[in-house]
Amino acid sequence: MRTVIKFAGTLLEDDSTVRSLARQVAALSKEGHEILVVHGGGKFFTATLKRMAIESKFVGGLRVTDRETRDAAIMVFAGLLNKKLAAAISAEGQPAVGISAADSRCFLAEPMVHNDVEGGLGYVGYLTGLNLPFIESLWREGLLPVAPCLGIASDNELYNINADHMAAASAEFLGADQLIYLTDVAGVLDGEKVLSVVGCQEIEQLVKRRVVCGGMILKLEAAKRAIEGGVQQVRIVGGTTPEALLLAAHPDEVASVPGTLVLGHSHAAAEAAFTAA
Ligand SMILES: Nc1ncnc2c1ncn2[C@@H]1O[C@H](COP(=O)(O)OP(=O)(O)O)[C@@H](O)[C@H]1O
Ligand SMILES: CC(=O)N[C@@H](CCC(=O)OP(=O)(O)O)C(=O)O
Repeated sequence: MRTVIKFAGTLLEDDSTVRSLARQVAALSKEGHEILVVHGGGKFFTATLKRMAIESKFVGGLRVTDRETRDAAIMVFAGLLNKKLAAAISAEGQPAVGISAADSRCFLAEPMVHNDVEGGLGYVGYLTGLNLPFIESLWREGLLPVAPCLGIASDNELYNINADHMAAASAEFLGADQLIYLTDVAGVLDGEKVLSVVGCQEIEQLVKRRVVCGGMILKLEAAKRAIEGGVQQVRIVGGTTPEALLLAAHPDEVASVPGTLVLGHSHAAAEAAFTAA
């Protein structure tokens, strides 16, 4: 099973959560999953920029990234957070290697054009490809790649990529069977209730009805993209829910899977028919 696991940056801020999730990642890897971990770090990055007296500005959920901000993004994402996560997984017995777009050009990007923003978004990109032979060679050697949300473009510059989009595109380009978003909430919420299933065709309505807002909009859009790109199973799961990752990765073996399963159009129709029957 080929699996992309996206870590929300907020989960990396609590050491016991990092240890617990690293243990679960290592266990899945030992079972034979070919895993790519993709991580963000947006909240921690905002706090770091504040300490550097750099103000954060977002347009449509994306951080406007000038050169100074981009350089800081490399330090925070590919430096501190990436090393922390790779070290935690390695400590659980699964050797992990932190790789960024700069290493072997393993994540390719192009600049994102945003006509509504004067001067554009700067060094913000979207993933256009990855170095599959390089990643497969790591798996063959028993190594687990851990990648921050950065890509390298044809101008040889590193670009800041929204981590949810990066995970979805990576899952598509790897031909992954499953994509698991580990986030800081229990799943997609409707008020207090976790929605166990969301169909792609429902996403627009959920946004219109303001059931989802903020970062969850980008996450659901990214999930939809992954499904349209051929990823069979996409789940949004609370990273602090006990054993959430192991349960989400074995949906057929457990009575109740935590979080939200995002389904493609035809799947959702089938599910609705099944529920109605
Ligand atoms: N309906 C919703 N269900 C869950 N989270 C929601 C919803 N609407 C908005 N959110 C917000 O989306 C956030 C998750 O998105 P984001 O911050 O981008 O996640 P991550 O940290 O996983 O990248 C939640 O912390 C919550 O504040
Ligand atoms: C372009 C853009 O907005 N990049 C994001 C990348 C980090 C991210 O997405 O982190 P989380 O997954 O923790 O939210 C940013 O700079 O905040």
